[in-house]
Amino acid sequence: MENITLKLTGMGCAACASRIEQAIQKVSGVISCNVNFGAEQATVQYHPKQTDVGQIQQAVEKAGYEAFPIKQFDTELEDQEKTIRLKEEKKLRQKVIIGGIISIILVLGALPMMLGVSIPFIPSWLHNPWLQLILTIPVQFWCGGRFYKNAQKALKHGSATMDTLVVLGTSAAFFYSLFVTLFPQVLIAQGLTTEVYYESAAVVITLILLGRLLEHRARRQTSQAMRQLIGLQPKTALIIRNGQEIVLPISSVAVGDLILVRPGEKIPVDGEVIEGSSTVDESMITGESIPVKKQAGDQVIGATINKSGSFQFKAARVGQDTVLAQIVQLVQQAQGSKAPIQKLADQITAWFVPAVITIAIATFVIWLSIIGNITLALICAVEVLIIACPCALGLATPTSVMVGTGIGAKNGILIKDAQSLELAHQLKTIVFDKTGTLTEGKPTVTDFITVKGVSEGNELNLLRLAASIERYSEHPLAEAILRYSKAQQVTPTQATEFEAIAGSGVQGNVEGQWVQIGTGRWMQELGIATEVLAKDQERLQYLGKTVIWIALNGQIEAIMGISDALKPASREAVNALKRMKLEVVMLTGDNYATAKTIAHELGIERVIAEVKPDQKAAQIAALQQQGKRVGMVGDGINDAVALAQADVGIAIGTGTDVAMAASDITLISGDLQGIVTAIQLSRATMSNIRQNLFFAFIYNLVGIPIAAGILYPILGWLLNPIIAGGAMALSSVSVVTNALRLRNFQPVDKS
Ligand SMILES: Nc1ncnc2c1ncn2[C@@H]1O[C@H](COP(=O)(O)OP(=O)(O)OP(=O)(O)O)[C@@H](O)[C@H]1O
Ligand SMILES: [Cu+]
Ligand SMILES: [Mg+2]
Repeated sequence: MENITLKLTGMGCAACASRIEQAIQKVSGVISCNVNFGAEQATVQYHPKQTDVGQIQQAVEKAGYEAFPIKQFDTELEDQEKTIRLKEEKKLRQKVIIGGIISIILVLGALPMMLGVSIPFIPSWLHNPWLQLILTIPVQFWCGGRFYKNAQKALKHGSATMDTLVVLGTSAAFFYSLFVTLFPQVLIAQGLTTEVYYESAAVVITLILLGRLLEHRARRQTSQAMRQLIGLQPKTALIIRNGQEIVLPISSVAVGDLILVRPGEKIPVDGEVIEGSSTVDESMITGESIPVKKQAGDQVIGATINKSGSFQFKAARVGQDTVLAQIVQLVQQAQGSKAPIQKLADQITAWFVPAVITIAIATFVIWLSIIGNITLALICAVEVLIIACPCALGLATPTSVMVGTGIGAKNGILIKDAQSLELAHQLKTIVFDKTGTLTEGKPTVTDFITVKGVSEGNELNLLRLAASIERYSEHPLAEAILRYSKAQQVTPTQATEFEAIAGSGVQGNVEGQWVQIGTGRWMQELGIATEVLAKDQERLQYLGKTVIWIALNGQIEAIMGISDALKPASREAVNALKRMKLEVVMLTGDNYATAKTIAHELGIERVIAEVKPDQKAAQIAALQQQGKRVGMVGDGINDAVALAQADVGIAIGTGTDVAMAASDITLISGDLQGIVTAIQLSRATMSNIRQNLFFAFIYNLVGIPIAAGILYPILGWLLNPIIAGGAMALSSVSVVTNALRLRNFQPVDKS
């Protein structure tokens, strides 16, 4: 199974998007496909054995559009795409200008007729229908050519889009006027006036094109955050080869290259510092504004800015693999995904156009049969066609999602898809993993208490045996024990029969001795008496320390107290979440007493402790069964399943890759305040989407009846087709503009 993202061109409105979706889905071998109108992208999942990108592209072309695959994070392609967009915009602008000039002349000519008075400075020949006809033709068929082309495409598939509405509306005005121009006697014979509506056709086309132009420009801004991200990548790197400094383009940097970074320069790729030290501003990637100290052995991230010092580092990840490239790729996918709320808009758009055409026909028939005035009936029908435009509806959700995910990335919050962005604001409960999430995850051994008391040789030997086992474990606690034993100058040896029992501990054979290290509960399960050190255990747990038991040949020999400092931001984040009326829960594999102490320090009331890794997900499911939307925050491999189970899984960026892969949102810097920001951002985005949908709906709900002439019998109001066209263009523009307002989102202050 493979995934590909395609850039699409030629879409006029949301109906086009669903048509492309259908076309791609019909290709055999395609598993799923998702077209995003706002981002002009399709994400396709397919079996590479059954089909390929070429076939998918062909399917799109056959449907009347164009598609080309996006190589993620390709700056060249990004430029190419930009030129295509700019060219398209230039063409649009030309048509708007020419259409605009002609429209003004036509309106001037029609003004005396519209107002019913003669205006002295307007020469009467401007009102000549033949002149008006000649002026209108280029607007109708050149400026408006795209509408015909798109409507024709739609017709071929037996469907109708907003272009169909525009074509029907303006053509009706144009051809009616043409008929009047050619055969005025027919109307005169029936006692009707010989008015023409060329100016309506021209103005409406121009206005809709103007709307598209504005929309085009605004949409370019919605992906601005993305382009800024890509633009962060420096173009060159200063590489040391054979003792010589050479400047290379970034694409030629290879893993293992030694790179020199001078003060004030951008770090070109990801790697590890070899020599020198400095502080680095990583805010563009992590959202953390305080510069980070770097010295030999520390990791540096490409695109971050070196401050004062100078250092050399070894490239570890280049090209597509860098953190920045990964972020860009994730955000692009997220921007192209569909929020659940959009389904509503999609469904409406699907039946919208046929419904509008029906209403327009009904309007025409009713007016004609009531007052028998074909002109009036026609105008109303034309207005209905023109004012009812589903594109505002189609733009409402994707534009907000695009802006929202972009803003998230800027704040160090990676949101994987639109669905999580939407769900985050519905969360009722936030479950925190303890170790590495609320705490630093850098535990240190603070106490080492042996049963036999303090006798040097015995103590150190025990430590050596423990370390010999723990060296095979990847658990952070194991690292703590190894660090401690190293500080005591103990050299571990080999162990055999090593086994890790998840959530309980580790065991193995060292020099013929059977060593078991783990929780008190495990010891009890093993039938090992733990009374000897029960008092010490209690005392340590009361201090919030994790207690680990060491047994030799089935006998308790010692315990260790291990403490792990709280992250400075943990308490604030917990408080902020509680202020937002969210329930905060701690979920941990650690002992209950220890967990309780730490929870108390943070102000967390609910603690679920001594949970085995494979039970964490079940705990989340249990909370969900109570009807709550649950967010889970975690960092470890043991959290992965729970992260996936939660409605929104939030991974700490400084944690394991497995956790990040299983999550929906990643906090790049590991700052828990990001959870608060993510929820706030989700709330802001959702209310923005709701505003947009409201704008789009209300406009059609009010506009269509007025256009149909409902107010005419009461107030004598009849919309001018020109106003209908203007209103339609305005609705799309207002939706996109409102979405852009999201860019002003500011995370609420930590205090
Ligand atoms: N390698 C190990 N050495 C010693 N004890 C271990 C080891 N692995 C696990 N344990 C014991 O098992 C307990 C549970 O471990 P687990 O990995 O499930 O959770 P945790 O890391 O303590 O906490 P959290 O669930 O908050 O991340 C630990 O607290 C520890 O007592
Ligand atoms: Cu439209
Ligand atoms: Mg953990």
